[in-house]
Amino acid sequence: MANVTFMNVNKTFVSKESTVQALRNVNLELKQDEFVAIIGPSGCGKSTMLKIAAGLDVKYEGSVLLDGQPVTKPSIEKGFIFQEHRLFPWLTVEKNIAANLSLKDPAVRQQVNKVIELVKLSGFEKAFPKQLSGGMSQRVAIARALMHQPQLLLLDEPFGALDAFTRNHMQEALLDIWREHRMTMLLVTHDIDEAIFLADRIVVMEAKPGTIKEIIPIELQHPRTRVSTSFMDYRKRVLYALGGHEEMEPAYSI
Ligand SMILES: Nc1ncnc2c1ncn2[C@@H]1O[C@H](COP(=O)(O)OP(=O)(O)OP(=O)(O)O)[C@@H](O)[C@H]1O
Repeated sequence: MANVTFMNVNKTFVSKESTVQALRNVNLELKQDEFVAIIGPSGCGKSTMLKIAAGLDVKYEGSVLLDGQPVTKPSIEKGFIFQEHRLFPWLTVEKNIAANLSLKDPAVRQQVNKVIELVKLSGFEKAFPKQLSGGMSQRVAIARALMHQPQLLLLDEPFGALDAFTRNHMQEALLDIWREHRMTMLLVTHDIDEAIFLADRIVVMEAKPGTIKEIIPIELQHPRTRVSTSFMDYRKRVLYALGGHEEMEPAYSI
């Protein structure tokens, strides 16, 4: 189980040149096995929230709890997936996934095989990252995060660098994994359709300072169809929450 709570979180970056309030009064509770997407303009504090939840940033006011315990450092029950896959180019797929564990250990070997199968990369165990497409590399990154059976998966624009076709496939793959191996998901995305396709709730943020503007529950059954009327209604609703059509950045246009 993984229940995540942000309570009155405030985060300010202070430098000689400027003071930026990255997060102001952020309150959010992720229920066990819930899929929550965060969307909002550049600089509204999305990545900062993820880093705090991961335990990568502990300099903030307020509290962040994982199953009631303060998050104080990164740990294997919190998987993190970045926009770029961050694989080691000199290691094979299986060694990237095993990381510092030995593949000679039968339990490690078994778990590596399991997560490779989960991300549908069987047959590519011995391949090197340069032999993989962008989507396949990101699948390896997901497998690496799943290796330790995390209760919480934090995803920072994981499919942002992929073409639209591959991105749709990856969203479906992620959904399959989430539905089969329930875990709590916190996804940062700029893609409204991705948020609606995947999430139970969408947290819409605004910048300067970074605050939660609205939380939109997505009450659509899976599998969701991107062209359904109800999907399009949600798209309008999220666009509206983000600030209306006129002011949208190109990434938000439909
Ligand atoms: N290490 C840092 N030092 C100073 N300011 C920072 C630092 N990291 C983030 N910020 C500032 O904090 C604010 C929130 O940053 P954050 O990266 O969380 O935004 P974001 O919503 O993820 O943006 P994007 O969509 O562009 O990735 C921004 O104004 C950013 O410039």
